[in-house]
Amino acid sequence: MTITRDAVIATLKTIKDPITGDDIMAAGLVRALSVDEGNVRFVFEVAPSLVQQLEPVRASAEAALKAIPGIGAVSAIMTAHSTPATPPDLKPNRQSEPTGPQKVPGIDRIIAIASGKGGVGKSTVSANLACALAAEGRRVGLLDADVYGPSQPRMLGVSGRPASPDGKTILPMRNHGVTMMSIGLMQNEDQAVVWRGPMLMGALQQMMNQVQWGALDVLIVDLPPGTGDVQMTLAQKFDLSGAIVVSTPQDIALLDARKGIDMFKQLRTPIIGMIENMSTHICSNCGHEEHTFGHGGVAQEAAKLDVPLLAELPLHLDIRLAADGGAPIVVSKPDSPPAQAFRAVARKLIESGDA
Ligand SMILES: Nc1ncnc2c1ncn2[C@@H]1O[C@H](COP(=O)(O)OP(=O)(O)OP(=O)(O)O)[C@@H](O)[C@H]1O
Repeated sequence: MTITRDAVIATLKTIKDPITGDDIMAAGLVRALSVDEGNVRFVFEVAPSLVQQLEPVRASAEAALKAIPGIGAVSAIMTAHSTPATPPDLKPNRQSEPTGPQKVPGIDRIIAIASGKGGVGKSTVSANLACALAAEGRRVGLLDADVYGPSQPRMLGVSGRPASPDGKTILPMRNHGVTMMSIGLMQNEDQAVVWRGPMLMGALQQMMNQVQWGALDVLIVDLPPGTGDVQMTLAQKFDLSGAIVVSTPQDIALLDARKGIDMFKQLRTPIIGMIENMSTHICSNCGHEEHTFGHGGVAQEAAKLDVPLLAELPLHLDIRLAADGGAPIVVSKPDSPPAQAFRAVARKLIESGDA
């Protein structure tokens, strides 16, 4: 049985917000709800002073969803936001604040790495592309904005909490020539995330503006899958060079990739291109090549949508082992064909002026 979004919302509506007396949906506590193949994730957004009081409510919402027969993984992340009231500005002729997408000081270009569906290799592509661009001599940053499943600390072999000597800015981490920051480094594993300060979308802005990125030629942003608030905020608030959409060749992944491309087009973010991941399977024993998920689907889709196909990357055990081991294949096996494929994408991006 497929779990519908309506069924999830109906269950969430049975949970009461003790502060307002409304249900948690009506009280606006549930944000960024995503229901994907039975897996449910959302952000439970509360004021900082109510975090402790509302944690049991978050837990009951999670428990109620987990009790739905046939439900997949359920993740309810708590974020704390504060929106201090700004006094009205009565000065006449005040220049209005710029509202369009902004540049981040010191960062020349920003590339979003997106996917319609989870698990298609977006984080693997982001990590390898960042390392490949660094290997080509670019000053590269990697922002892991996958708030639901941050994986860049593991992929880049970075751990520990980033320091904040002045309590205002955050010092990023660095490995393999890449300056990196991840929301995963700000949270304790197995604990509900509590973002002190602004809400989830604010957290993205905080990571862009309060991390001391230094001078970068390009910042790669590893987005959460899908077309949610983080993607929209990034495209609306920041001046992006463009987006790269990663997909596997399966129809279902392509369908979701198309939605992602549509969203970026609507937000006027240029699509730099598509990458087909897990294009073919290469046996690590005998080198035999087979098309596990079909092959060429992304090339066809890219042609249909009139966007460039940047690469077709194989499904190869070494790519996963390298990612799990904290040194992406571009670094750990630089001469291997997959590493060379990533280097070729990096060179293409540099030539086109996107990186
Ligand atoms: N080309 C590949 N060959 C072998 N394994 C791969 C390949 N691409 C990705 N993987 C593995 O597949 C898993 C999912 O990849 P990854 O985390 O990059 O996907 P994602 O799209 O970022 O997922 P999520 O949506 O959960 O963030 C990881 O274990 C990764 O090592």
